[in-house]
Amino acid sequence: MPGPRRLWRNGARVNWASGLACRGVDRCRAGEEARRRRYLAVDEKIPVSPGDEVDVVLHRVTQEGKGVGRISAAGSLGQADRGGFTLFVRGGLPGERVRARVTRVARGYAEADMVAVVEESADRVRPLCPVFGACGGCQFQHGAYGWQLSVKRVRVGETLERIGRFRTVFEEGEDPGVGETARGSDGGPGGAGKPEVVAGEGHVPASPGLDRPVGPVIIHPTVGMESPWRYRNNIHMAVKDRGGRLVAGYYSSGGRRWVAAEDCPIADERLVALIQAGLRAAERCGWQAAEETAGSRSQAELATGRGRLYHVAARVAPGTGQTMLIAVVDRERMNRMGEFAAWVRDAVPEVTSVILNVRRGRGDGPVYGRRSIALYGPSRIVDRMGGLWFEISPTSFYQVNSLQAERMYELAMEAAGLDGSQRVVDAYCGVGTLSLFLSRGASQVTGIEVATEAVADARRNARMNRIENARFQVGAVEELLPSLVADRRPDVVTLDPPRRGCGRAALEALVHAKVPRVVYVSCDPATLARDLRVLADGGYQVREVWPVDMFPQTGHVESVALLVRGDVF
Ligand SMILES: C[S@@+](CC[C@H](N)C(=O)[O-])C[C@H]1O[C@@H](n2cnc3c(N)ncnc32)[C@H](O)[C@@H]1O
Repeated sequence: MPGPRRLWRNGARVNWASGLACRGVDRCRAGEEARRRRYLAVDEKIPVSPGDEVDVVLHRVTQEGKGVGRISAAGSLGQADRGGFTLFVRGGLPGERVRARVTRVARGYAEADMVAVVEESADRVRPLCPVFGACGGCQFQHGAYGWQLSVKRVRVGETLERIGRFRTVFEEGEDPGVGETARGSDGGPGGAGKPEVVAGEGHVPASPGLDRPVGPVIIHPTVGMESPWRYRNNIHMAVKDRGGRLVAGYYSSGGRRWVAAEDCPIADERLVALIQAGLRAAERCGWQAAEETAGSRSQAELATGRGRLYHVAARVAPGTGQTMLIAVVDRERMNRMGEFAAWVRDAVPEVTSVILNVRRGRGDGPVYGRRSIALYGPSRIVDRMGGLWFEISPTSFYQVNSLQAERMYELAMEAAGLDGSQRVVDAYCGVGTLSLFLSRGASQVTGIEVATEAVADARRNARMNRIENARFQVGAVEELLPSLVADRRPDVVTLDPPRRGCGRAALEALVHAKVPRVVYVSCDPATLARDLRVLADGGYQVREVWPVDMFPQTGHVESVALLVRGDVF
């Protein structure tokens, strides 16, 4: 994005908004401040400035875990949802009255840090993690688990209403148009009977020109976990050098700050032990933290060939107990790399494989490089889920919460209504996990996936499970699906796209072919709402949505949606 325009005239900087030359830094700052004030004051009178302390009652929470309240003038409380200036308070919960210090003022809203909770919500709990709030991984550890489930259900319903213009109901037979307050009281164990609406789907605009709401769509209770901790089967942490020791950590939300973390209470304990073993082994090998030395290494250092470590990552296959440690490094030949694997095994004898993953820049992802070398053990570990075997390579996509993934796949299978006779297309199939679940109830499954390596994994997984009625095609869904459904219409199509949702061509292909049943698995309620509305306008009835809590303690929510056509028999 281009930055603000700065012009110079006669040696003085020009305030581009007013067109006046500012002589001297102070005058220029004053000009900028005036411009900022004018800009901010277009819609609202700004009642606060950075540094102000205000009391505010919170009535919503964002996906990022910020409580949302309204203030009408500095220090005074605004009426919830009735005008006023919006204040986002980090760590605040709906229903709480808090004292907050304003940190930033922007157009139409301000952000604030919590100073004190004046009146505490019954849903507030003590976070388990010592770096909660600083680390960007979790957003909801300060809310009871029942409350988290309730918030996620409400978020899915509200987003379908706001972006897709659907009419939603929370139970079968419930009156359409049930109010916000009733929704807030839904929430299972922690529900406190107040509005708890989650804002923050701004990346997807409301569907244009849709005055006619469609529905009702049933929003089921969020499918939660019995024990919502230690569920992650894979973590990766960035490595830094701290006083001669290698330390692993996560980044804050937005990635601006790195936060050291010795434990991660949402990760399987085996992963935490492996990460620590990897760090100690790397220290003994003389490896350096990549970010500490980037761009500043002498020729002598380069000649030592000791190598640099970017990340340590670990994976576990909960169904078999197999584990993998991955060291993400800057070269294929690291100093003492055979000993690295041996030292990891000394510390964690049950480790199944130790992998070197090499980052070189070109073609690399944000964490992993393209090349992986097994230093010890096999290059893939094997998991067992839902009675099926799956191979997991160091970098392949595999749902991070195995227990919930299995429940979600079972839900999708049920929604697909399979009786052994149907032909199914599984679009965005990844390594074929859902495809192989579906194959047990279908006559044939065709998976479509754009990543060549994932399709190779999917084919291998099918062979390993002796599944012969699943085949896989490499390519973009928007390109392959139209001809696939036009040539011979399948009975069911499942969609499991990335966050950005489905390509328009894929949705239009379903509409044109009148595929009788569609099951949409989504990790983003906003793009789900947008895509469901396209399908609803094309003749589909969006019947039910099941939110699934794949990521407890965070603001994320997955959903499974069932769509059917009334005009196809
Ligand atoms: C959310 S993952 C779903 C994976 C799989 N269903 C599972 O549960 O393991 C989305 C998958 O879609 C793939 N993908 C992204 N864009 C695609 C496109 N345009 N066409 C086909 N596949 C795509 C990604 O590579 C990724 O494997």
